[in-house]
Amino acid sequence: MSGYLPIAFTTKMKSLLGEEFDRFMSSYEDPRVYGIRINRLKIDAEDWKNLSPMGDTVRPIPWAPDGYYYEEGARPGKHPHYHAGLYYIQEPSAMAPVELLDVQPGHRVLDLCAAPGGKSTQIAGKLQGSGVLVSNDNARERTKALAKNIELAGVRNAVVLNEEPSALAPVFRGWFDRILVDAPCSGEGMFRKDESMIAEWEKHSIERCSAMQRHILRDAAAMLAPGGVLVYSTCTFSPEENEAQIAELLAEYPDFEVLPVPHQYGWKPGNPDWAGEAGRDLTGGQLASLAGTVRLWPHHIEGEGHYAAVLTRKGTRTEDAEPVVSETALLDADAGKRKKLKGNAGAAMRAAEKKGGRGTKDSGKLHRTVINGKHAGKGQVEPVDAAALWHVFAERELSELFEGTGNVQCFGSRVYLQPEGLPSLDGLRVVRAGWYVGEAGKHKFEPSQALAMGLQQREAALSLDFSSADPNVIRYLKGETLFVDAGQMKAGGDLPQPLKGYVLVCTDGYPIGWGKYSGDGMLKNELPAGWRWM
Ligand SMILES: C[S@@+](CC[C@H](N)C(=O)[O-])C[C@H]1O[C@@H](n2cnc3c(N)ncnc32)[C@H](O)[C@@H]1O
Repeated sequence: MSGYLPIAFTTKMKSLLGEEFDRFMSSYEDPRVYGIRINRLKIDAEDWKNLSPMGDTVRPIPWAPDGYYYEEGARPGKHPHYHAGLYYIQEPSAMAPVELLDVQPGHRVLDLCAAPGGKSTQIAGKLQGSGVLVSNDNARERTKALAKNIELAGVRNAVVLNEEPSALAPVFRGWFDRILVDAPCSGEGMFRKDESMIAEWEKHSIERCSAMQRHILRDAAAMLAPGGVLVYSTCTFSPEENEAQIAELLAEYPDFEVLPVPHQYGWKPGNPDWAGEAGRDLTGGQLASLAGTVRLWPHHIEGEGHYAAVLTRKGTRTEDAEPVVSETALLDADAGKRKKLKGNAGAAMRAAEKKGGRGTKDSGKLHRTVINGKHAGKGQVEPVDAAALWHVFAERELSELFEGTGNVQCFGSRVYLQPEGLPSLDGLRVVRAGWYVGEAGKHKFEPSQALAMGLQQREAALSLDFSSADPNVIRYLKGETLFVDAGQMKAGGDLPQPLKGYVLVCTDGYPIGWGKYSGDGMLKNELPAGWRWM
């Protein structure tokens, strides 16, 4: 395929790579490699290997503990485990930046250019449900795939935004412990994987991408807490989009410095000679530090290629950015204050509490967001009703083992559990305000697919589990009604009587969606159209 590469590209690569150029070019004739990353929110990599028919055929990706190369033709997207969110299909070198980000449970993490969500789901796996993930992308259409991938992975502690970084910077100034800028780029590392990128390269000039990256990086820098870590990455080779971007940032922000990346797995150092004009404004030490950034070249590793720089902002976090509570009314979740809830909502919640149920089990605060504008349409139930109906649903259909964390946030009839401690998101374009658990109708609550995917089987009051080899799984994933024997039903506690209501449908013990059992053997399929097997 090297014959199809633009001459301007090969000429430039020759001048950059010198004697390595021939090896670089021959990598375009090598077979493509394919990667999957096991979703540790759901399953441990070893357990997945034991469970999966692919388990014996995969090879570890050296830099990603949950990453594996799989063989061409394995078609992991066509297996029920994919629909259970047990793994994400991801290009192997694209797994490197999050490994470098050093995410720990409890961190506040921003993935600024996140769609379609490969790295966001990787970050979520590292957070293990503790802390906050803010996933943002400025392309509205792309945030749909981002939200879906986050939901498929069963992430409970993410919000998804659709904003320009400049709109986020004033809200989250100095707030994040970790920031990933996986920047839009000219995509030179994608030419082998996706030949359409070659035409794109000719349209998206390197200058235009560099200008975008410069702006995005400045806003990202403003949002990093002192002592925090920012990883900048691209899947392109051009120095203007890599070393030169970091050189400019260092020149402009003396409180940022490069944290050197160890050169292992065939990773090569960044090149200080490629710092461009900004290199002249750097001290000798700063310039040399660019060698601590890293290049994944396709002729040195099994992967398409990437660049990554790990930066820290000097200092330690002294004070937390206080959440701005403006249009958000906070209601303490103690029983006395909840009695103030009016009408059906209060009655429903008090009823739930009387039964010793979930209403009383909520931790933290119940946030009642004052909703206006496009979210709260005419004729929709009051937000507070939606919250109460969620509590009633959780009481009936989830088991005692369910531990919903976060604040209940209602946008019209839609209910979210939002990670705690976030600043107000008022005025931002919010795609998901947290874990979307469902939607309230006039008298009942419809659980979401995102709720199903974020649960464990034992957290549902009623569930069904089919082996992934059972034809019922594909039937279910195709949207068909199933006929089931009541004896197959499993309960998170005592089997509810009568045996009816929402059933969490699972394969090999991992949820794939909801069904509704009416007691006569028929399981109505609740899988949304956009989630079905194609
Ligand atoms: C390389 S892709 C991100 C891939 C993603 N991190 C993943 O692992 O799945 C770059 C993304 O940046 C987004 N983008 C472009 N300009 C942006 C901007 N100004 N602010 C935020 N995102 C932007 C694009 O829509 C695109 O989805």
